[in-house]
Amino acid sequence: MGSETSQKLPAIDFTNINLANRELVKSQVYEALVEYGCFEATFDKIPLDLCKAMFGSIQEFFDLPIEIKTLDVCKMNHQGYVGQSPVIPLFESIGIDHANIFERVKTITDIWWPQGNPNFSKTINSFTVKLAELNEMIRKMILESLGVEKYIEQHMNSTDYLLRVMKYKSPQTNDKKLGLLTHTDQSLVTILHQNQVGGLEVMTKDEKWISYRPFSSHSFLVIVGDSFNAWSNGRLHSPFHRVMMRGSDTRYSLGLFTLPKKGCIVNAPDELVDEEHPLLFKPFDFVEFLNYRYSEKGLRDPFSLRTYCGV
Ligand SMILES: O=C(O)CCC(=O)C(=O)O
Ligand SMILES: [Fe+2]
Repeated sequence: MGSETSQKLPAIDFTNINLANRELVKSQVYEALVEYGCFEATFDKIPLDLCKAMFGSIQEFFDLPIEIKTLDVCKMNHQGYVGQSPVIPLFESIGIDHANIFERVKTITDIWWPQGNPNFSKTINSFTVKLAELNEMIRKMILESLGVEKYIEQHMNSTDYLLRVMKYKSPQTNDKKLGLLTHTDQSLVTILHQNQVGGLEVMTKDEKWISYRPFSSHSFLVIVGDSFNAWSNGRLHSPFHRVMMRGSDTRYSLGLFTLPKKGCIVNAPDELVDEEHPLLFKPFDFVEFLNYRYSEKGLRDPFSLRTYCGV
């Protein structure tokens, strides 16, 4: 599957949302997520020096000795350290659960740097808190577009944030090498941010790969995950994406994953199920779904959501 296309992902400007233009932006968000399952947001509420500090902090983490990086710190299942894999040898990643909560980030930071690294915890947390504001704005717009704004508060209260930071070594060749396997995210929404090294590719509904390069340092890529695909009863598309690396530059990226809280059941609201839109996925426990997704069978299954709970 997947030839290449010169098409571009939709781009939406969040730099000046006000009462006069909010409805327009909201319709752009909904259309993009139905058609592509993603869009590039220009969002300037995160100062560039904080973005720069963030990439410095990410680099600082990956420069730690391997025995520190592999310590079991992440409280969320299946979100710990990944690296040194023969299948994706360029890739390394770590999850920081609840990165929007300062005390939690500090606890993790103190494990990685027992002598303390206040700069690291402050940077990670401030960046996450600001990016979470964009996330909430977008989720509100989505629920309004779906006509189910009565669930906004419940939706906001039933999720946790996971920050994953990623490093892709350069392959030192101009031939494309696999950075990260084709997958859909399991999240509700993921917001990605990266340095200027390209490599991310997103698949269109008609199975063509769009190469993504951020327009500016204020660019964030918003992607729908399996959980929102299920919650919206299939209205929002959850696109396949992957990373292909070439050249001699290291790629750093981060993803803010909005995940259903432990114990939460992902269930499309009644308002989104009718004769024209029959229920596509049985209600599921998010943690149980992850257990399947990361099982031997699930890891080889590109359609794990459908296999796990498709009707
Ligand atoms: O590094 C990227 O840009 C993509 C990462 C990704 O898709 C993921 O972590 O799920
Ligand atoms: Fe992803």
